[in-house]
Amino acid sequence: MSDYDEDIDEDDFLAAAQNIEEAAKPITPSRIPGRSYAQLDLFGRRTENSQSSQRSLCRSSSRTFDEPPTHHEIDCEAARSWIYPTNLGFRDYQYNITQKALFQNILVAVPTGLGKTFISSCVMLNYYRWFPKAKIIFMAPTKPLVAQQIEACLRVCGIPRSATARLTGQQNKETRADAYETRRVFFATPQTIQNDLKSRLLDRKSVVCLVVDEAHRTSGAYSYGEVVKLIREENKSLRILALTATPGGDMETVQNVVNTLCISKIEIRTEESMDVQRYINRKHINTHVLSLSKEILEYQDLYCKVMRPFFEKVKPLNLYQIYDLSALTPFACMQAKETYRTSSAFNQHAQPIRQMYLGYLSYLASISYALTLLLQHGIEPFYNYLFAKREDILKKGNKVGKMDSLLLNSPEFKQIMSRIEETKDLPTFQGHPKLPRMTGIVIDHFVRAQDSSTQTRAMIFVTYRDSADVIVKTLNHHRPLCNATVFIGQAAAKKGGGVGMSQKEQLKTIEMFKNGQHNILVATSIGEEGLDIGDVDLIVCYDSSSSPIRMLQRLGRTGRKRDGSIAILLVCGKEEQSWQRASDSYRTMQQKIANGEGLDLCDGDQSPRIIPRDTLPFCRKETVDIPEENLCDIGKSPLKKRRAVPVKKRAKTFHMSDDVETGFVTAGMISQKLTSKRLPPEIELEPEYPLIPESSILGLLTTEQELELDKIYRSGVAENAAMEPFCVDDHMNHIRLPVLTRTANCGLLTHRIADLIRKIHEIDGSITVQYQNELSADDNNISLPVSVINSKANLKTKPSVRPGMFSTAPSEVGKLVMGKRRGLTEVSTNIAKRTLSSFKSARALMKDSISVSGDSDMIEIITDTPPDDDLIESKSTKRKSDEVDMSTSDDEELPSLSQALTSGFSSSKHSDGKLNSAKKQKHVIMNDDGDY
Ligand SMILES: Nc1ncnc2c1ncn2[C@@H]1O[C@H](COP(=O)(O)OP(=O)(O)OP(=O)(O)O)[C@@H](O)[C@H]1O
Repeated sequence: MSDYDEDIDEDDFLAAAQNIEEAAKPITPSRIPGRSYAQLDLFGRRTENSQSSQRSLCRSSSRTFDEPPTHHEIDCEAARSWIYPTNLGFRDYQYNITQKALFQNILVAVPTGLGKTFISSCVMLNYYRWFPKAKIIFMAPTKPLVAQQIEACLRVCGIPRSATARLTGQQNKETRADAYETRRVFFATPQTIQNDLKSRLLDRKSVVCLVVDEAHRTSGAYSYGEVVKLIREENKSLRILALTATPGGDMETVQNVVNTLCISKIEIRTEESMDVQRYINRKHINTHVLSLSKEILEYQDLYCKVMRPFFEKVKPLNLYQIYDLSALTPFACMQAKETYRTSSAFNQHAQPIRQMYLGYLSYLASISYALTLLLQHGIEPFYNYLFAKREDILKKGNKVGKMDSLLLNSPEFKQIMSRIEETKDLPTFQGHPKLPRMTGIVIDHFVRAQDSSTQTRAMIFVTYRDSADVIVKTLNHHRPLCNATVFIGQAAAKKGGGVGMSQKEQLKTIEMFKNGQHNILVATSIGEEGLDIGDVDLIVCYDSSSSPIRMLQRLGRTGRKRDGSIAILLVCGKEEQSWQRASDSYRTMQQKIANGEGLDLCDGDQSPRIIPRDTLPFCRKETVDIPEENLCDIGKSPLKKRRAVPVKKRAKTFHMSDDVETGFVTAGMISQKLTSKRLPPEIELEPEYPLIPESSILGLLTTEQELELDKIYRSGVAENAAMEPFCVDDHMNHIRLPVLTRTANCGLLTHRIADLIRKIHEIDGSITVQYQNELSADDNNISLPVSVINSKANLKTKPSVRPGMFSTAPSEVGKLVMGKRRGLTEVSTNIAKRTLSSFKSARALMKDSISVSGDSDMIEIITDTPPDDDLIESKSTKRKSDEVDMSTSDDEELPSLSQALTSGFSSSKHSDGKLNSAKKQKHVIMNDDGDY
């Protein structure tokens, strides 16, 4: 019985909202996007296993981060959606992880072979669409892996090959510079990218997305961390997607990965996670614990005698790390050296004594390596190493040092060398019991495959190149059943084992292995990570590593398309314990990470959303067209080789981070800024409301329902909803009440009117007679200025006053002498006539209702006469029609339903607008100047 986990975060909600198709389908546990699963027992309680087997960790504080807009150009049309290619087939966990990886920096920790490359392709495809000018970089730790991943990505997503480039350090700078100018998606090792960022061949600000494959490598000074640091120095709009099957061997390492790659969320799945179980192929692991042969034990004893004189020299130091000579390792010797350096004895010893002890400890470390080879890999690698050492010493001639001569002159050393030289070519010679066991396992595998006519491959992992050669030689004795080849790194071997393979040789070897020309690949660590070869059905771990990461990566090379077998060869004792430690450590680590124990994830400013918050791309699950060019072989769209030309001195460019302000700044502005910096204003962050996508996206409403919702939203009335009748009486009673409407500050015109009213009161008959003669017949039917009329109308003193023009007879108007205060002795006849006639009318109209207080700057207007019923009616009619008009005009201004929805229902201005205008009508009297 299963149920869903309750802790759904915002991203999960958004993701769920985006998935229209999914919402329409019947709900089954396997297809709820964004949710995690919980195993319930028969009583409905969560089982312990389910809580920890799959968790999506989200403890970043990105929600409160006030993110500045990105400097990358966004294609808004493309950003309305994100594409999920269904070419390979739909998988829930890939979908869930991808949609989260689009908006924050995620560390994806998913077991090997579950399609992390697909997740990265998907993220790259959408960033490629959304940001048409920005660059995307995919980094993998080895060149063969880079070559593999570019092909895998191009065959999954529709990014055209011509827009991508595989970059290597071997290409000259001009070729790479050309690629950075003409292409947008780059696949490379981190070292190449680091160099180009440092030399500014690659513009740091142009990168928008960075994929870090095999992210567990991010430690110390490894280039992954350096690349992120270099880009983030100048560019904070960077999406990072980190992928690994094994995030780290301990919590400290995982925390380091999180910090370095600015991870704000970890998506982890273990083999037990419910949503990945059905895609995991079974791996049958067989451990073969072997005892050492009598011959090897004899050589071990002899060699301990060789090492004894060196050990006796450092014995007085009492270093426990090198106590047991038969199990001495180089690592133990180096540890012993460190212990001595930090001991009190070191400080007490004179410089020559110190040098002597340190010298002997180093020499022991060097010769003890041969013992490790003997015990774990056999007599032949042991001999090869000692032979190379002897040759080196002999080359020195007379300058052979004390320790070198001690080794060469050791009788046991001489005995070992001569004995091996006598026996190693005999047909009965057996270098190590692992060799015949490994041969048996491999032959058995191919014979069975032959019987069932299955095409199959095998990979053998070994730590040392010396052993790789021996294994290949041994297996190739069984041609044509076994056709083995080595696969090693490029670096020249330090300790024997010949030179490394060139990149070309590596790629050729992988190609030959894929197409069946070789059916066995004997690989060192270079083959451990990421190689995706479907037909590998057998893995043999010839030796074990105490690193759980390396072991898990090795095992992950099988079981990718079908079930696989794994054989682990261990020598009883030390090696056996080391394997046990590795597997225990892996299990507890995965458990701890899944539980989120003690991990601090990065904040929102380190993991920005980049795409604006109000952009909510919805998912388009579709089969993407893969361009023809993508399906051609590697190297069909190579970079054009550019001749190395002396680099011209470029125009000076300034490389600045996003938050740098440019332009001229005055000293005053700087000091202002400093003060404001000293006292940072308390910014009240707006609470972030969940953004609600278009209702259609939710997929909850039909088209009709959506239209009705829109109508209700605009009109406030539902078609079939019961409506309360509008109560007119209450409203009328309310407006009949005599109230002090407003004390208003007066404008200039009002002052003039007040002045004139006062003067009109002072006019008597003699003044009229005095100016009678000055009037002419043309002055008949003069108009009053509208403003005067409007002022009366606005004062609402008498209902009979209506806005418009009216005239008066010139006979009533005389010459008017204006107040001396303004410095005027006479005004023109026209103005005098207009003013006089208007104020005669005005006086008649207003004398009952307006009291003018002399020189005061304020005029108190009191409506002390309740309006008569006619007025009420006309007012209410006007008001109603106003409301209707208003709603009609407001209608146009209303945001659409989707706009309102996406702006978080923030605009309550519709109802407020009505309220405000009603208030204005009722209480506010506007004077002629427009003042309130
Ligand atoms: N949705 C899918 N449907 C079918 N096959 C898929 C799907 N996704 C990935 N695959 C296949 O699974 C195989 C493994 O994928 P991939 O190499 O990406 O795994 P990985 O998780 O990166 O492994 P590793 O950790 O080893 O690097 C590939 O062959 C790929 O084609």
